[in-house]
Formats: sequence, C-alpha cells, structure tokens
Amino acid sequence: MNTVTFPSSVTMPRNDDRPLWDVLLGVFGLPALFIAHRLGLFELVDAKAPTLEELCVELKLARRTAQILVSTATALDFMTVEDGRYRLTPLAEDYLLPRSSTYFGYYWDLIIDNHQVFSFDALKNAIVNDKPTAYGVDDIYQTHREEEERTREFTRAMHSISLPPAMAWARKLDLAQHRQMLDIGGGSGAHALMAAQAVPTLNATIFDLETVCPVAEEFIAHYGMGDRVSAARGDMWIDPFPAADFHFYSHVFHGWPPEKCAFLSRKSFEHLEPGGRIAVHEFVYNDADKTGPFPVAAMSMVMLGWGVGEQYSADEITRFLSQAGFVDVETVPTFGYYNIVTGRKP
Ligand SMILES: C[S@@+](CC[C@H](N)C(=O)[O-])C[C@H]1O[C@@H](n2cnc3c(N)ncnc32)[C@H](O)[C@@H]1O
Repeated sequence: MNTVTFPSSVTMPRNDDRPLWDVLLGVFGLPALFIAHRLGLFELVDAKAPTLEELCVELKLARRTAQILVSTATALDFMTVEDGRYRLTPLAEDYLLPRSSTYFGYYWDLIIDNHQVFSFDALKNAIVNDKPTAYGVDDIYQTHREEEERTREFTRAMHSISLPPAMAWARKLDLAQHRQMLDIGGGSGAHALMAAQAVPTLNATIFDLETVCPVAEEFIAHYGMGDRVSAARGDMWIDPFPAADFHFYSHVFHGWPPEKCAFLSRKSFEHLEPGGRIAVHEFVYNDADKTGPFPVAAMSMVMLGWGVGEQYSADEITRFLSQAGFVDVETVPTFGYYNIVTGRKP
C-alpha cells in the first residue's frame, strides 16, 4: 500500500477548484455530443421535438442515459427544452444537421473514426517523442497520396469546418483588385469556392495533391462553379505554382514546422507579380509568448496527433511573410477563432 504523501498541516487554497473541474469535465462534453451525433439524436429532435420518453423509445435508451445526453446538449446550448419537448437551437440547426449547408458533422466523424489519435497514451507518446500518431504513420499526406477513401473522408471533414469561415472572410477582405486566386493545399476548395461566389470578378484554382483534386472537382461541380473554379494537381514542395495574383493558405501553415512555412512564404513571393497578395488563414495565438487563448493551444494539441506543425502567433506568421519580402502585413480577425494574416508584394 502507498504511504500518504500529503503534508500533515493543511492550508486553504487561494482559489476554489473550478478551473481544475472545468478542464477535466470539459473533456466529457465531447463524447456526449459525439454519441448523440452517432445515435442520430439531433436529427430526431429536429424531426419530432420529442419528450424524454419519446426519445428513449426512438433511440432505445434507458431514461437515465437519455437524460444525461440531453442535459449535456442543453447545457452546451445545442438544445432547449420547453413544456417537456426538446428542440434544437439555431446553432445546432446550422451545424449539426446533415441537411444544413454548413454541417460540421463530417469533421466530428473524422475525429470519431480516428479517436485513438486522441487517447491519453497516443498524445503522451506524441508529446514525449515529438511524433504524430494519426493513421499510425509520420506523414498523413503520404497516406492520402495512396488511399482514396481516407483522402475523401479527410477532405470532406475539412470542407465541413471550412465552409462557414470561408464565407465570412471572403466578404471581409477587399479582393476587388485581384483576378485569380490560388488556394494552396486547398482541399475541397471551400475557400476558393466561397471567395469566387463572394467576388464575381475573381476566378480560383485549387492546388492540391493528385488524389485530392478529384474530390475538389466533385465539390466544384456540386456548387455549379466549374466555369470559374478549377483544380490543379501538384506538390507544393516541388512543383511550380499556376499563375495567380492572390495566394491563399488555410490550415496549411499549422501542419508544418517554421522552416517549411518560411519556404512557402518565399515561394509565394517569388511566384506573385508586384501587387500580388498572400493570405494565411489560421487560428492564431494572441501574443508572441503564445499564452492563449485556450482554443488555439488546444488546436495545437490536435495538430500534435496529425502532423509535425503547431498553431502560430500572428507575430510569427507576420515574420514569415515579412522576411519573404511582403509588405503592409496585417492581421484581420475574420470568423470565430480564425484570423487572416495578409501582405502585399511591393
Ligand atoms: C488541413 S488541409 C486544409 C484544406 C483546406 N485548405 C481547408 O482549409 O479546408 C491541408 C491540405 O494540404 C494539402 N497538402 C498536403 N501536402 C501537400 C503538398 N505537398 N502539396 C499540395 N497540397 C498538399 C492536403 O492534401 C490538404 O488538402
């Protein structure tokens, strides 16, 4: 038996213990909502505004477990209850129903299907050995070069989270003087598609791996944008970029170490004509010391499992761009936790 190691004289702590509980209990919201998602709870609530009893029958759940799920969903503002009937909030209607154009659920599915990446052991291994664990490989994009099904699931998941911020920034940044966007590592093309929709004078090319482009082409056809948006196959580390006057990177820099981000910044600078613009779209830390906010630090934990990158601060991205030669570099808050760091080639 272990001996007691607590000091024998006790002192009242200076703060109550909520921050400890918050970080611990926050973890449990995730499985509750993932389970609700996989059980079809949100679609059921949308269709029938059920009572707890009806919900138990439909989902074949015990009252106790159903109550735990719906209480978590109401506590987290995804559902309300009135006169005993559960309803979705606008937040859940917009993000948690497959019929919504901004359905987030495909990203949840990616995380659920790869849940071992977020186990304590996997994350501890990733921290201690500085090595990602997703798919059990060092480079997930090598897997995407080889496995169509994983590529499709990943690209669709990225589309799921990228569409709303894409709609937002495309209306915030002044793109009137640009004619051709290059969405580098563009995936589904969510950003290229929404930018082209928002700015009628802008055409766009999605630049991505050979195996990703067919998925992007499906999305281009789906949104009826084939006359203005196309996909170009290539490797951003090796191949020249197609001609463009606006280079855009979303969720790309955070996948790579600083020297690779500096390389991409320089490569963009070399390919753009004077007056061309670069934009880097990421969750950014709010100061050079990377003290927060928490969602950005947590996103770095996510990246730990999936690659060799991390979230950067606006200062760091500004430095990548400035050192490459870009001027007038500024950081623009765009949507939710997202910012764009953008600069111009003089
Ligand atoms: C995290 S996803 C971001 C997708 C998209 N930009 C978005 O924000 O939704 C990173 C993208 O970079 C692409 N990528 C990775 N390595 C690449 C390479 N060497 N050349 C071109 N694209 C690459 C991946 O295929 C993937 O689509």
